Amino acid sequence: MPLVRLDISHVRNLASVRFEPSSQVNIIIGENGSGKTSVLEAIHLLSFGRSFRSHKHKTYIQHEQDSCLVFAQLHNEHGRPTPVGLQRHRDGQIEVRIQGERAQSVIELAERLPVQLINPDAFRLLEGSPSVRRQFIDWGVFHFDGSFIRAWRGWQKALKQRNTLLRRGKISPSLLAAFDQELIRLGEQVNGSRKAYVERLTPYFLQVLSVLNAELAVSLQFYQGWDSQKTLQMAVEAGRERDIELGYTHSGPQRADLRVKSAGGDALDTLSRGQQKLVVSALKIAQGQLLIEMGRPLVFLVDDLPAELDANHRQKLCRLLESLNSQIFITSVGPDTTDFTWADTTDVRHFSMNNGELSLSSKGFQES
Ligand SMILES: Nc1ncnc2c1ncn2[C@@H]1O[C@H](COP(=O)(O)OP(=O)(O)OP(=O)(O)O)[C@@H](O)[C@H]1O
Repeated sequence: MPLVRLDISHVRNLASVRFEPSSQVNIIIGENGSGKTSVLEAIHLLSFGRSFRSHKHKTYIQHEQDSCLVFAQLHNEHGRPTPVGLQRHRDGQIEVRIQGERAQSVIELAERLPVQLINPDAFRLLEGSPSVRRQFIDWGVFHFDGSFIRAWRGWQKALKQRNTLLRRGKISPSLLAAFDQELIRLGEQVNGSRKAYVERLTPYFLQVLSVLNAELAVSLQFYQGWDSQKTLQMAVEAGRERDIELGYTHSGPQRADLRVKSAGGDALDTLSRGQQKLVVSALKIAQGQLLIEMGRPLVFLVDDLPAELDANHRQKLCRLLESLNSQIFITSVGPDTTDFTWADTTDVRHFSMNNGELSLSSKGFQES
């Protein structure tokens, strides 16, 4: 579902930016601090309700403004325009509108506008805590399996309640067992969806990675959060006494992880930083490819392309993204680093960013 128009107000140094992106490739060039990343941040906000740079909303609302606003016209699957908007207030309030109606939550935006981000922090997917990788898996499962979000929310609620009981102490194993039925039922559902998703994603990932770098031999291992030989029921029952002692639930889908292994062990310990970025880019592109094949187009945001990869791998990444035929926004400090020969049939628009002002640059007047 491409963005056909974008209006950004008061996001960082972007007082008011309006533009009509290409439904294919958009390249934004500008000096450091000019506001390129803020455009991607605004699109990310519209999809996730949060920034990828900071959890503190006040940091991205323009100084001395009460709120920021991102509004977009999307094209739905029938080619009809769908207006969507998100306003974030300084006091934390968030308002989401879809076709003029107030939406219940940002999840409704996420469903309409799947966004995949590749940025210089990408390697953190391997380096960060398992929660970062769970988020990565869950984003994919959310778009892949319509029943997932309900089960996930129910399971999270049951887990929170159980942990509160455990923290308070003075709970017997038999009383806890009564609480555990829902936790186990929903936890198994969440785990089943994650497992099925990783299985489906793996061949896409391996194929994309082989295009980016044929020499990199890595594999994906899904760790469900407890002994793979046991059901969740068995693990929860066996761990009840220990949970009471520890004051929290120590095994279950809340401990799940996606482990990336290379020949020498953990990819994190053996691959170079650049190779880790390739692996992460492959994971993200594979997620996108899978979605596209399910008839769910998405938007790729590639921030600071040259910081990501060397010239050879940049070319390969651009070729891959182009072949997916999805909408792409790429930022770069200079035109030379995005100098890639796009196919004649690809609609490429070049924009320049200067002090928070975006304009279509001469290279952008391509003929369709
Ligand atoms: N809340 C805010 N209000 C106003 N301006 C802000 C705010 N937060 C950051 N800025 C400024 O907005 C700009 C944001 O730039 P951004 O990070 O988007 O630039 P960029 O072009 O991606 O730069 P780089 O190439 O260095 O990554 C910076 O000049 C920054 O100082």
